[in-house]
Amino acid sequence: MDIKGIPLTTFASSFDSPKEDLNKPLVSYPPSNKKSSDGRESLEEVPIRATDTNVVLSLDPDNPVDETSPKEFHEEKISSWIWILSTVAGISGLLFGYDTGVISGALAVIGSDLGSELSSKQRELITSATPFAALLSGITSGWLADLLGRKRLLMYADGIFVLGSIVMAVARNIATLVAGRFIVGWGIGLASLIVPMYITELAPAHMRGRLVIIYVVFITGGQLVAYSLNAAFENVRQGWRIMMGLGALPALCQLIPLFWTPESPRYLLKQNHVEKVYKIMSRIHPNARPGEIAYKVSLIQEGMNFSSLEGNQFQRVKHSFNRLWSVPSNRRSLFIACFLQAFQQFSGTNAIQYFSAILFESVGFKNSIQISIVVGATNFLFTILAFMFIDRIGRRRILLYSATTMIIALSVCAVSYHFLELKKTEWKYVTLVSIIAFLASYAFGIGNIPWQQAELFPMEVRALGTGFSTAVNWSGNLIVSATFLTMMESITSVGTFGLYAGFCFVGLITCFFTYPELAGMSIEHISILLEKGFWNAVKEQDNKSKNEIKDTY
Ligand SMILES: O[C@H]1[C@H](O)[C@@H](O)[C@H](O)[C@@H](O)[C@H]1O
Repeated sequence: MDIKGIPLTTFASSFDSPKEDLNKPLVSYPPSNKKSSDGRESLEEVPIRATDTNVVLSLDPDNPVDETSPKEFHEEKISSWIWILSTVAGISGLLFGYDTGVISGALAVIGSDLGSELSSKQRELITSATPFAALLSGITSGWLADLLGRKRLLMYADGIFVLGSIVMAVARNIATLVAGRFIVGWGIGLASLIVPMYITELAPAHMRGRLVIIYVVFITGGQLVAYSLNAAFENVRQGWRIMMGLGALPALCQLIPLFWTPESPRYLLKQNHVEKVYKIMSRIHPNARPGEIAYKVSLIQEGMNFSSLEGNQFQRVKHSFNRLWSVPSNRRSLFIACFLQAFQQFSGTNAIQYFSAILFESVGFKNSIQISIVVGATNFLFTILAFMFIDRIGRRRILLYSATTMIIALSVCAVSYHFLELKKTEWKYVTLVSIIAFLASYAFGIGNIPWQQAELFPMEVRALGTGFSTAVNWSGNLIVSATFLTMMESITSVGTFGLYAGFCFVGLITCFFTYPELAGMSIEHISILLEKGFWNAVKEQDNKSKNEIKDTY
């Protein structure tokens, strides 16, 4: 059974498709130019079923039937366009990383430029305005991604970034600086919701992991740039204005190419813009024959639930909300997405990153700013390593291995603090090495995997679900960075790092029992897998060989 030589077993073996599904039309071909009354393109042309054999198709209107049926699925060449699109979208990560990393350096040089020296409360307010706004925009903007589309919302986020950066750079008082930080945070929250979703919806299954990590490479790259600028501007008066204003640059660099960037194919399909999807897919797969493109579109279409399109916008959001909570597989997706984000943040990573200079100074290092650059560089380099290996090793395995190393590193760090308290100063090197080891394993696993969140959700609840998990990320960020210094005082450094090790242990166990391997699976199949329950899904995937898991889209 195949469509134009495309072995359907490639698709069918990867999940147990019920028999009746094979009789459902998978795709309509050729895509029609006909518009329905609401302006949408019609889907009513020739329906192709998975049970149809020897279907031969062509995109050429003068030659509707391509007689040269390929013997096998031959076109796996993917054009570099997909890398360009993911990179353009990923630039938002630079703003995320830059704006969260630059604040500690900026606060150190602001002095009395805003009227008087900043109190600790004011510093806290300026710092937390960004993650707080990101949290609010994550919770409230999921439905906007469905209303306006992924690309349009990303363009708005860029406008917000530019505005926020200008407000911060020209601020004359604390309230204006806080307002600027809030505006930028709103943009960061929006982008952290949309970018991973946009890339996920665009990517072929076997390279989705890598393409989404591009975003995290930009985040950690932005943080590294920020830490380096913090060092460079350490003694420059009013230099903080340049540091804050520079954030507008990447936003502008992203905004321009976005005009030529297509909307996400899955979003377009949801809007019934089938012809546009064919064009995008043909550009991503330059060697694919029309029948193969039709097949790929069918794979995506088959798993999408169009029922959510009915009603007005309010009803659709309400419908998505109900489906998110009432459908067991959606609840499982939401649990995994939120728990992974919480695991990431409660590992204590940002406490270590944001306060690394203070941390290293307190254990006796003089060159603490340079050491914080090493910390940033470790995070960046190991994210690149994850980029290279994620689709080969798989998310689950990477996560289980790296979480184990994180627990060991944090425990060693806690022990080193114990000896430092006993005035054994040479243990500071153990502290340094353990923190670097922690960040390396963090960046390789939990630092990037939660951002694969969009793949967990079916289309009808994706925007809403990822909105919630993004909000969990930012609430965790806020809680951890706001409590770190207090915890170091109240429960000591040993207690603080011991507690983070404990959180990671809980994360590891939860991961073991609930997070199945998803590498190479089509996002439409992931929710089908999760219908079986956490542990059944984990076992089913573990029992499959890597090749069996592979889907084309
Ligand atoms: O994935 C990113 C990355 O790991 C960053 O280094 C961290 O600061 C963020 O909070 C996290 O979401």
